[in-house]
Amino acid sequence: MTDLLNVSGLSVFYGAKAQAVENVSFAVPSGKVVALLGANGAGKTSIMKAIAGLIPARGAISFDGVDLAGTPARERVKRGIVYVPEGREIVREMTVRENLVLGGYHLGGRERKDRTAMVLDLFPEIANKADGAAWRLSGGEQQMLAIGRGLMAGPRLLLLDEPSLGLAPMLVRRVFDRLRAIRQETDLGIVLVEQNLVMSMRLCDDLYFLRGGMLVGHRSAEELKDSAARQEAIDVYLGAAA
Ligand SMILES: Nc1ncnc2c1ncn2[C@@H]1O[C@H](COP(=O)(O)OP(=O)(O)OP(=O)(O)O)[C@@H](O)[C@H]1O
Repeated sequence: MTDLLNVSGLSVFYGAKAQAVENVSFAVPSGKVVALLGANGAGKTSIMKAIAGLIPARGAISFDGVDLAGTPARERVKRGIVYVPEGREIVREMTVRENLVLGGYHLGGRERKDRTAMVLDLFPEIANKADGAAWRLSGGEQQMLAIGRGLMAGPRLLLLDEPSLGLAPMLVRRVFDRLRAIRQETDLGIVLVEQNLVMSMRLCDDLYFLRGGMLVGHRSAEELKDSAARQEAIDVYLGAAA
């Protein structure tokens, strides 16, 4: 079966000398969740942006068996590749509902309405604040709004950049619970960037470890259920970052 996403020999440079990602390869089968884990500066965000078409990269990225070389970011969104950036980037002055509508800007009126209802159904925490300003939401609720806005585009592949960033552990659990519900209800593929191994394991099928722009290891979530294997992965691949 063709993977939903296939990344092969990906390299990212910022300028001639600064290489952020070196020869990274991994795949996301349809309906699976893959985590990219690593410390600050390991190259995780650069990989996500390259997949989304937001920065230039070398190597091959194919989506549904089709090479994405030369495909602009906007076209990638239309095909179903949706990036939810680190730091949420919601429009604070707009209402929750208006923020959602932004994510479905390319949809017809009826579909936009249906999708908005679907997202609000999925995130009851923000549903009863739908007509209030987004800045009034808590950090966790803002993260739900950012993910909800991504879902408005009707993604087939969701690129989620550190959804746990800056959130208290209880809020992280709530966000991840919702993500688990989404994955149970759809065949959406997800690439999740995280620093938190234990939280990632609750959602992911496969975990890839990055250091200094390179992939240094891979484990399935199944393998990491064993606590000794989990500790070994933390010691060998993540160190203090876990
Ligand atoms: N716009 C940029 N210009 C120059 N260098 C950059 C730029 N963005 C990232 N880098 C560098 O590329 C490397 C990888 O950064 P990247 O943001 O991809 O890492 P990350 O694993 O996502 O880190 P974090 O967890 O801190 O977000 C780092 O050395 C970083 O300093």
